Amino acid sequence: MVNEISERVEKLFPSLQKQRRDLHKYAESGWLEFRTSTLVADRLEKLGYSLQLGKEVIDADSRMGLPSAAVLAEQERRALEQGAIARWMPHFSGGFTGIVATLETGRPGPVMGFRVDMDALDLCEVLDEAHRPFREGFASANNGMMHACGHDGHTTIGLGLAEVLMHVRDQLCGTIKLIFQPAEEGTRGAKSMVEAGVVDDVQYFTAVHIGTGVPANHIVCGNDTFMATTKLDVHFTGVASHAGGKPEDGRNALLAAAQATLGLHAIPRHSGGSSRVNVGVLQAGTGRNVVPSTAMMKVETRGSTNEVNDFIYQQALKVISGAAEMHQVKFDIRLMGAAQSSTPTPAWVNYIHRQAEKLGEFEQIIDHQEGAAGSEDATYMMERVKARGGEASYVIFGTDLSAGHHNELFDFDEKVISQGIKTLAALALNIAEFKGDI
Ligand SMILES: O=C(O)C[C@H](NC(=O)Cc1c[nH]c2ccccc12)C(=O)O
Repeated sequence: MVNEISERVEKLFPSLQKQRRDLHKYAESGWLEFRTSTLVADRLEKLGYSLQLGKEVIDADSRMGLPSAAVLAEQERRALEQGAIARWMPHFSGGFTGIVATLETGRPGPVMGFRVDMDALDLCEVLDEAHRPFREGFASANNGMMHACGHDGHTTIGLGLAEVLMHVRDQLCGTIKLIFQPAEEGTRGAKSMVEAGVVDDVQYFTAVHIGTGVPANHIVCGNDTFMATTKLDVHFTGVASHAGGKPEDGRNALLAAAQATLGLHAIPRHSGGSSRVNVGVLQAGTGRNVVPSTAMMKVETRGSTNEVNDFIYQQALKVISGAAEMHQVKFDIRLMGAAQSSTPTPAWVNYIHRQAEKLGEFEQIIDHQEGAAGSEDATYMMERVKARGGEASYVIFGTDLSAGHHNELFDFDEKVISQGIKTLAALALNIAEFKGDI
């Protein structure tokens, strides 16, 4: 059976590669995955899945960091020009770019959920011969949006898995749910799917990521180094005045933001674990000879536990209000995203380990890895599944990278797509072997 799957995936590889490169070229940032989601929905429907789309799987009020209505409308037009399938668009319009595809096998068995994400980063891809996506004609056509974290690979893994599982559906039992999530970057999308109840019936949950520094042909079966995080936009509003004639009439928003930036990076550590602060964007002012009356910052805090992140976040609020007070400007803080820390369940990690072993694809099968981490809002899904008595894990498929994640030269070895599909398909096919033991 595993051999049958492997052969099928190898046969599919050219079309998977084409798929990944198409998604890479038409990279779409969080909540703007209009082209991506219409293509994904169309493909899944053709394969025979029942679909839940848009508002059925996204709780409107739990969305974080949604772009403005004007940006959503403009990006919807852009997507249609780039080949989005118009008949699916009404489901996703307005920033509801999520999909859940279900396969009911008709045979008794558990509900298994697999989650992939679809969004790109707010980053400009390098357009240079030295960068393979440019050289081979699939660099991002969308300025300021780039797949620099591998989610084009994740979406392709999801679609390939859908195809392979449908092919062997007579040998599956229970229910398979494939979850295509928007807006993972900035940890904005998962919570809205959890609040819509998407994982409430899922007993065995697996989320995936490629790369993250894990070497090629290595698999991490239960990543547990997720940093809790809070994302915030801060707007400072002061008073503009003549910088030469009447500087004392001004209230300098730029200085407040600059002061806050330095203060944020000077927040003390916490003995409970490691932490991070980043001011990723700072924009201020209007003209050389005007005391700047506006400033905006995009900030994130992180902590290796929820407690550490909360501490950093509370300190950050004090720093921001202190800086505003110092320069007598007003400020407004908006929550743009959040994620918690989470750990996988050992029995599920163990099952993934054994299935990976049987595949014979990997040089090293690692249960968990130490070290620097990212954040992930799949942790909301993991925690919901665990709270309802289910099993959950987060699997990383290692791959060679041309540059680090979130870098303008990021690219990966597409072979990892096949490995991902084979492993996840094995989890579904062999579920009768899962005994809940450790
Ligand atoms: O916080 C975010 O915006 C999510 C984003 N997530 C990732 O980059 C995923 C990721 C990167 N490295 C790791 C390592 C482990 C899990 C997940 C990741 C990040 O951390 O900036």
